[in-house]
Parts: sequence; structure tokens; C-alpha cells
Amino acid sequence: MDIILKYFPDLTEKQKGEFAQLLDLYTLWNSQINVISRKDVDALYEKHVLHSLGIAKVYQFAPNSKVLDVGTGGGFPGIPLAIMFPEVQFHLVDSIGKKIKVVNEVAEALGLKNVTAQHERAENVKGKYDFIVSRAVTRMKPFIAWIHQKFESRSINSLDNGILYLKGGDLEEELNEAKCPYQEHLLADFFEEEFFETKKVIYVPFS
Ligand SMILES: C[S@@+](CC[C@H](N)C(=O)[O-])C[C@H]1O[C@@H](n2cnc3c(N)ncnc32)[C@H](O)[C@@H]1O
Repeated sequence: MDIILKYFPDLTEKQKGEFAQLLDLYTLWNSQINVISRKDVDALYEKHVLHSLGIAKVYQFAPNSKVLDVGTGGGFPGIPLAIMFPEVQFHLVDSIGKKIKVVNEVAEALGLKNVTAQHERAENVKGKYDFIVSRAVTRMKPFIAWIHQKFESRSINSLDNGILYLKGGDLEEELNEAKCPYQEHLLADFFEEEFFETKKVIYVPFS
């Protein structure tokens, strides 16, 4: 939890309380339904919560914007972002129903009013969104094919629409294959821990 405060010192007391509860909630739910690797529960705040919040270092969602988290698993990056941006609506989807059960249980225990969750393949999700976030789901080319019709045609407060995808390593080949314009943001520019050395946020604008 301290690592979250190190990089986000201005959290409200409510947000601090919500982030603090995540350890107990994920320890409990992960023992029943595997949503993060067992050894990673000890590193929950660094490898899952802070990693998810890398998106918040790169982009500040406008209030009332709508964000879809594709392949959220147990709620990453959607749950940490929903705590960070309480005035933004987050819809979290995953093709595995028991993972969505974990998301619903965690969101309900925290009382997050800005989170909905759906057991569905991304390709079949209806609705329009201002942003799509994701981590560790698939290569960018098929990902874009799944979600390219899901953007609002307008931009919120004249901000761009787009994808914010947490990825690691050398992505040149994958992004060339996707043939999309993109910006690459290194999380090592924000977080000094070794874990973030190769981690990036890929922003694909859709304006
Ligand atoms: C490696 S896990 C990552 C989960 C989460 N994003 C995280 O970082 O902890 C990939 C997730 O994508 C989901 N997934 C794969 N293909 C999908 C699809 N077509 N639609 C929705 N979810 C999908 C899987 O069920 C799985 O939970």
C-alpha cells in the first residue's frame, strides 16, 4: 500500500481506504478463484495495482467519460482505475465468468458505484466508450479488430478517444503488424522499481 502513496500522495481518505482493502479482498478471492498468480499476491500493490495505475500517470480521464476494460481478469486495470477516477464509468468484461464473479465481489465490497462487469467476449460487447483499457490480453492487431466499433464518435471535452494498453518488452513488430498510429509511454519514467523497467502504456488514438 505504501508504494501507492509514494506515487499518488494526493489520494483522498476514501481512496486510501479502498486501496488498503484490496489486499484482503484479493487474498480471499484469489484463494478460491485464481485471478493472479499465487506468488504475486504478496506483490499485489506493485505488480497489479501500481501497474494498472500507470495508465493514470499517462492519461487523466475526464469526469463522466466511459471506459471499457477488455479482458479484465480479476479487475486489472479496471478496479484500481475506478478507485482513482470515481467520476468515470468503468465497464469490465472478461470471457471467463468466474473472474467476473471476483470483479463483482470486489467492486461490491468496496462500494464502487462506477463499476459494472460483464461475462462476455470482447467481440460481442455492445455499447460505445471513450476509452478502452487493457493489460495482457492479446496482440494489438486482433485487439483492434475486436474493439474498433466501440468508440464514441464524439470526443469528451475535446480529448481524443483511444486505447490505453499496458504492455511490456519490445513491441515494434507487434505494433507494425497492427499498422496503427501510437504513442509509447515508459512506466520507468514514473516508477523507479525494477519491475517497471520494460513496462509501457501504448496509447492508440481513435479521434
Ligand atoms: C492474462 S489474463 C489478464 C487479465 C487482467 N487483464 C490482468 O492483467 O490481470 C487475460 C484475460 O483476457 C481474457 N480474455 C481473453 N480473450 C478474451 C476475449 N475475447 N474477450 C474477453 N476476455 C478475453 C481471459 O479470460 C483472461 O482473463
